[in-house]
Amino acid sequence: MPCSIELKNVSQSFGNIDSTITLFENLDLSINQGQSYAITGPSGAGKSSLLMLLSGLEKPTSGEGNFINDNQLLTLDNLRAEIGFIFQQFHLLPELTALHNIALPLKLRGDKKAIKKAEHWLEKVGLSDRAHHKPAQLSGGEQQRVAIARALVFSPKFIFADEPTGNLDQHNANEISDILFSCCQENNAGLVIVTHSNVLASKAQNIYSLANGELTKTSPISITDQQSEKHTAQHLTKNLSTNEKQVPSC
Ligand SMILES: Nc1ncnc2c1ncn2[C@@H]1O[C@H](COP(=O)(O)OP(=O)(O)OP(=O)(O)O)[C@@H](O)[C@H]1O
Repeated sequence: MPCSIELKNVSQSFGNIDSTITLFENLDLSINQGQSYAITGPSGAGKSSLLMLLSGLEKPTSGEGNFINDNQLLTLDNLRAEIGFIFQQFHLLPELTALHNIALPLKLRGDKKAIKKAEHWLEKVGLSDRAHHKPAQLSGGEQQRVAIARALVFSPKFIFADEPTGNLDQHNANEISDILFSCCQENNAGLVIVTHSNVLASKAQNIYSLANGELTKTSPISITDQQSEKHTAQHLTKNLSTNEKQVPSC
């Protein structure tokens, strides 16, 4: 049975006696396993902070966060073993090869088939021929493929991605987002993406905007916006090399 995460009446503030920033107050949000979500909004609105609350890695100033699994209401601390993260900066371990970066979450769980499963995931993200390369020997797009495989290799129920294509040119961004969405769908993982990209956000089944402390569900971004964003990105990246591999079907 699919599980879910819910935030109820949640507020988040940072600061001390002298100054306090309140990002949002009394916010409600539910995330279901198997569905995809995008959170957009201006810089500093609190998107990454909201992702931290959803994942249970940070606690709200007030309000409630629940993980509902098999009709049981649990605290978000119980999510730890069920989540994978993907970051803009990839955050791979530099001294490990692509294969060993992917195998690491399984090894930490004591899985004896860690390497076999990691090889399978390298193939899924189209990088079998880069198994023994270290992150510094991989392109940005290739590093993000490794990060996606590492996040999904232990079949987590939810994936949280903070600007997963923010460091990539438009060509690679499209490939990586296609891999990310198809891998999450195939693994029935809930996917929550924080992004400034309307093109990326429009691929999610549920799109939210966080601005001025308000979280609003929005309709898919209009084609006109996407075309103008694509045009700008193409203009900015037309001289960049695009010699990445074809998108594998996950
Ligand atoms: N642990 C923290 N302590 C103090 N302030 C924090 C902390 N985490 C975030 N903030 C502040 O909260 C605000 C929102 O940060 P956050 O990273 O969540 O925004 P964002 O919408 O993801 O921004 P961007 O799109 O630029 O990444 C910022 O002003 C940030 O400095």
